Amino acid sequence: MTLADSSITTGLKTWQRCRALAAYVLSVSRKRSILSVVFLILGSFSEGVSLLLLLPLLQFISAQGGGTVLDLPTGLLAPVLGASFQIELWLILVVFVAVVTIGALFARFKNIYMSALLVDTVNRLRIDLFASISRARWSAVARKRTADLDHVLTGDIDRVQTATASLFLLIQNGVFLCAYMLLSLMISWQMTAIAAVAGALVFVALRPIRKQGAIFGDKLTTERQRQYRTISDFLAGLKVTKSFNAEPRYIAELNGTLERMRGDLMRYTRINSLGTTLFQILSAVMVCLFIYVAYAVYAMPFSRIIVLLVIFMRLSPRFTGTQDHLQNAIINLPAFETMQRVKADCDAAVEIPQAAATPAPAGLKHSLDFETVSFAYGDHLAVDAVSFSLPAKQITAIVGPSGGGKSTMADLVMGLLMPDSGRILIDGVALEAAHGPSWRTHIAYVPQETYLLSATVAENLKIAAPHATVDDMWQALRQAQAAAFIERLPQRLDTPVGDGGIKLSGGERQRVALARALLRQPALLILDESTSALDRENTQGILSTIDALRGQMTVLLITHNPVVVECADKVITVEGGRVLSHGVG
Ligand SMILES: Nc1ncnc2c1ncn2[C@@H]1O[C@H](COP(=O)(O)OP(=O)(O)OP(=O)(O)O)[C@@H](O)[C@H]1O
Repeated sequence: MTLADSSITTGLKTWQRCRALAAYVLSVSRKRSILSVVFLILGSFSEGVSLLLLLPLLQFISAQGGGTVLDLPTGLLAPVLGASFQIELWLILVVFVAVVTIGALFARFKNIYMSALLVDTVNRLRIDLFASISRARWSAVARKRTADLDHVLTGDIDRVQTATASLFLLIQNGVFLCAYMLLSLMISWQMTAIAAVAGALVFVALRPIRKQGAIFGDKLTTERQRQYRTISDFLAGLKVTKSFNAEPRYIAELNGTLERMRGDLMRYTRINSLGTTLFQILSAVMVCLFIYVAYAVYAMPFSRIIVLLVIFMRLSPRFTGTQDHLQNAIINLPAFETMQRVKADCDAAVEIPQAAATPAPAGLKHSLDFETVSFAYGDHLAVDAVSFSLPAKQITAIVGPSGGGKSTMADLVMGLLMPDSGRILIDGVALEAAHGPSWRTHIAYVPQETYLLSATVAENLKIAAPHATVDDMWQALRQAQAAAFIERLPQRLDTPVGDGGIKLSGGERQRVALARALLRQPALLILDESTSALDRENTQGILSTIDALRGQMTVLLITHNPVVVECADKVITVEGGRVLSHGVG
């Protein structure tokens, strides 16, 4: 499966999804997971014991009022405390407060550990995926829609957080159920067995509803992805959309997605709420039956019936909660599967990490040579058995009509794409995938579409050279003919450039991007149509800067502009992915 279709869910079973998420949580912090469960168990049992203490309390009160004395707890305690032991009210109350206090403390520790575990899990997921995307080969990531990656890193993570929290609550309910069942066993095994069988029947009866939850969860994944794509396309092209009055198309598209989601949600809610309604009615019937059987069949003492009822009344919301938490987990678990799949795809396409990469030749001293290099995007051959040479410290221009393969050749030079056949030699050494990251430390690239961060001028420059001084930045800005307009900005280097550099003109953005590349002092400078937004005067200024770079670094110009071509030492003309001619500039 490619990265492009990785968002499609593979339809793992719910329990497999639960297991995968549980394993991931454990891998985040085994110690915290174990401590959470230990405190959860201790807390649940403390709560149970505090309930059990109702028995001696009722026994005491009923004895005071001339009622029947229950023998179960005192019978249990007799071997430890002696037959003459008498329960007194103050003792019961003190023990009750002590048990409740201990239980509350356990619950507090459990809450702290579980919250930390939840936050750590979600943070780890996000950072792991982020790192995987950043390590993946450009050719693999470029095939993936940005909106989908954005969705996975934001919307899907929120759903995974909900699923994880629901799983925690499920475990919590499971432990409570076990603790309470144990307690009720101590009071009456027959009644406990009846309640357990009835509960199991109700749980099984609700299975079709849980199945609907899984279907709804998968639909939700697809529809939310559609919604993100529409919103992302709309925002990315807002200006163009407005200029064509195309807003209604996006509104209709978004509305369609939202209507489908609403329809799915309403269908699901109807089924789910039917389950809850049935459950409540069944619970009431069961309580009545329970009282009847306890009283009429087993002739159970009043105090025991009361304690059992209290236990089952407290169990009842836990039981409904179990169904709700399970539903919540089922609906949101597909997001975890989607995330894991995107991560797996990125990891499969991993580019060798910079530190571990084979060092590429240091810089470029003699020449960079293409030897019958071919590259295809799928079936489309974009570069066809091309051979040429970029002499070191000279200026080479690649020219040719649109779609001729120029930018693809630049990507091949940078090692962002690897040839399907042929070789690229740097000073005679073949460029390999493992060289990519270290080779790019010698390169600065200025793309066709200027990319500026929503940050200050200085922050934008420092992406290329984090340790650059203020003097270095001004020097690069002067070289790129950008110093004069930066001087006029209200906070000079510290002026924010707006979203994507919107506060600067197209030409100003290009010059900041060029300054950023020069700041890096690269061995190879690649300028892909980097003067297209400049007027004649600024183009001339930049050309004189490029001219001055001759002998200092290798420059590769990709251009249509005949004025730019004039400053090149060598001109390579390409068309249809082939080299038509090599000329001298
Ligand atoms: N990511 C891609 N996936 C599929 N085909 C692509 C991709 N990028 C480019 N192409 C195709 O490869 C061919 C070469 O594209 P390339 O961008 O290298 O041309 P170019 O000479 O730089 O064009 P321009 O001057 O218009 O920027 C074109 O036919 C283009 O449609």
